[in-house]
Amino acid sequence: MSDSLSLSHPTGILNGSIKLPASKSEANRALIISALSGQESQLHNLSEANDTQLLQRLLKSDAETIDAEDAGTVMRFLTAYYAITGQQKTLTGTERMCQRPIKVLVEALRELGASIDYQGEEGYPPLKIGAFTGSGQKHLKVRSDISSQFISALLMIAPLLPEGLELELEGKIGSRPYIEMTLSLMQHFGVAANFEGNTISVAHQKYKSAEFTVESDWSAASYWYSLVALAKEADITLLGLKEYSFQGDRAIVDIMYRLGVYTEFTAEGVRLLKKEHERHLSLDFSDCPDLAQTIVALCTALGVHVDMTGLESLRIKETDRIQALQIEVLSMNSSLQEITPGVFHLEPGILHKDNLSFRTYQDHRMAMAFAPLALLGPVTIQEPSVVRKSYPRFWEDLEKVGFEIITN
Ligand SMILES: O=C(O)C1=C[C@@H](OP(=O)(O)O)[C@@H](O)[C@H](O)C1
Ligand SMILES: C=C(OP(=O)(O)O)C(=O)O
Repeated sequence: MSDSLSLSHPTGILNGSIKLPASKSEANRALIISALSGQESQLHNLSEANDTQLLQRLLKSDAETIDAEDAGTVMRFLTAYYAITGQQKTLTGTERMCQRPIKVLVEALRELGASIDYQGEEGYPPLKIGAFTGSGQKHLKVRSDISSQFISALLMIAPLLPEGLELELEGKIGSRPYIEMTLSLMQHFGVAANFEGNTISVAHQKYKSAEFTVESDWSAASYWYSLVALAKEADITLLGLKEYSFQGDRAIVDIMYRLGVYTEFTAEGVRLLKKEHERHLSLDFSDCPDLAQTIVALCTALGVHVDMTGLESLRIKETDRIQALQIEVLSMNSSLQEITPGVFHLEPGILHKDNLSFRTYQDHRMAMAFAPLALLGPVTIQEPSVVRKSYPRFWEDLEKVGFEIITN
């Protein structure tokens, strides 16, 4: 795709039904568990997201060097998977991936008996993974305030350890619903675990083969909520979303109720309708960090003041998302400032709606979070192909509801 894309909507009125991509988080857990089970499982509706397509390919690859590209779950889950299965692999990724920390996971795996060496900077990919000589250690203390993906990676391999695993989580538990999603998926494939206080215990057990259908992605749904909030009129149905979901980003339903979108759950998914929005919000993103960009972009456009906490992990994702957001909202005369440690305030300014242009920082969520502003006036999105990581058909889906797209 081209280097930028111009987006506009002639009427601002949105009607239609959208089949969202499947959740890459659910799909990637199902793929790893299925590979660890050593049996065939029928997995349906695997995500078309690059992160999932990539993991499917890599699990079949017998190459010595494995490129996890920019996919955090792929890098972290495969580190644990290759370690426990004793596969000699060099695991690398994009330049950015090699700046995203992995030390907590590597140290935990080493304590369990994995042999892992850093090929570059200590604490970061690329990694060289060697033979597994079980240490027999059962109890591990692991920091849980950097990335929940380390915990999920350890949990999925836990039933294969001869003694099982007892993980004592230290510090704040960030992205907790993703840990719970991992445990739910493990349970679906026949493995029981116990999460009490800050300790998760998994006995030595065998995964069973099972059928699993991946749900639509609630994180992807968040951009459609923004579109509805900014439309003049809207009646949008999103297919395949479940009211009771494994995904923590279902929290978008309650957040968007306050930002002007009413959700009606139907047999086929959700129907989104417009309502009044509030003027000042306080939100904690500890459980749903991937929603932060959606909310910042939308509130800047709506002129809603927001106090935000729980944003710590945003600095180590596809880009430094705090910095990227600060630059982009400043280009709209708004500001996002850390007012006291850990508390950010979004102060919306007067928005000039002509020729808005947004950079995307190799981050799919920057592109999708700011695209809905095209309902206010023409918008240019730089490097639009970034959406392939989680939602490759995003631009085509916008065309289905009347957006006009010119690729430059
Ligand atoms: O386990 C997962 O599928 C994910 C966990 C979260 O990461 P952190 O645990 O690093 O916050 C989330 O941001 C990411 O998009 C997907
Ligand atoms: C942070 C994300 O993904 P990952 O950490 O898996 O690269 C994301 O999709 O927003």
